[in-house]
Amino acid sequence: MDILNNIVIDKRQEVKIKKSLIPVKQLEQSVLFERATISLAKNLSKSTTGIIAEHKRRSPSKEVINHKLNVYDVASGYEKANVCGMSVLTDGKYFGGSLDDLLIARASCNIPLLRKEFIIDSYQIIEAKAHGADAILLIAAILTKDKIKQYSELAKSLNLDVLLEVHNEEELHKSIMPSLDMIGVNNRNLKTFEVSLETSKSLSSLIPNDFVKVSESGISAIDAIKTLQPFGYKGFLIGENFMKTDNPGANAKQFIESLKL
Ligand SMILES: O=C(O)c1ccccc1NCC(=O)[C@H](O)[C@H](O)COP(=O)(O)O
Repeated sequence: MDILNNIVIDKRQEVKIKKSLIPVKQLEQSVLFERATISLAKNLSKSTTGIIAEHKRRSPSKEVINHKLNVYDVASGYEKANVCGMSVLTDGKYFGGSLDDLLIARASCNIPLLRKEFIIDSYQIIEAKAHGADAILLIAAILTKDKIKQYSELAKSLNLDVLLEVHNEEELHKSIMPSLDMIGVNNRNLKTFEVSLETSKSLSSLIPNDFVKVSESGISAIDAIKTLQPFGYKGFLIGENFMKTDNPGANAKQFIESLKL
């Protein structure tokens, strides 16, 4: 059984427990539920650099990335670096993240926040809004077309942007619908963890121009971005390359400045 299957099995259990402890009505009463969101898709469209910087302590493909940092410093550093948005991993078991990380990031910066999560239930979308997210991730590999439609429409009704992630042509074809804002191509095969920028290159022409194109994972060099920009990519999601350093914000700043040259 591959890692995605295991993550989804655990996630179903986790969501079931959370729903029994914190009802949707309680989430809807959060102060943040009424907050006006900031569009990540719009920020990316008008940017010449398009960096979405991630907070990532560890992952199934890399056991230890960085456990020493606090979210406040990372988020405020990313904001100072002028990133277009920040991705916050909220999964605990596989990535060492939490919804508290999202809350702290929200309190630390005023840039769009993407809740990076394995969404398999509408409850998690309400949760994202209640904890200060501006955008959610939907992963085509773990959702049916009907679920993608249902969850993206719910997100849009809450003024959250939707980033739909694909890894191959089949996932892309089943997912294209008007309720998405951004289509992300994950360069990492989530079954084998192999990373190849060729995935972004080969799928780019199949993504309609109505969506902001985002390339995700395995990006660590300016050259990679310069190579992907002519394929229409406006967003670049970078995790490990920034998070493996002592100061991800300073690293992101230097990266963005070099990209502008
Ligand atoms: O990163 C993993 O190992 C991973 C494994 C299984 C599912 C998802 C996974 N990562 C989530 C992501 O999409 C990445 O954190 C994100 O694209 C940034 O990637 P990177 O720049 O390579 O850290």
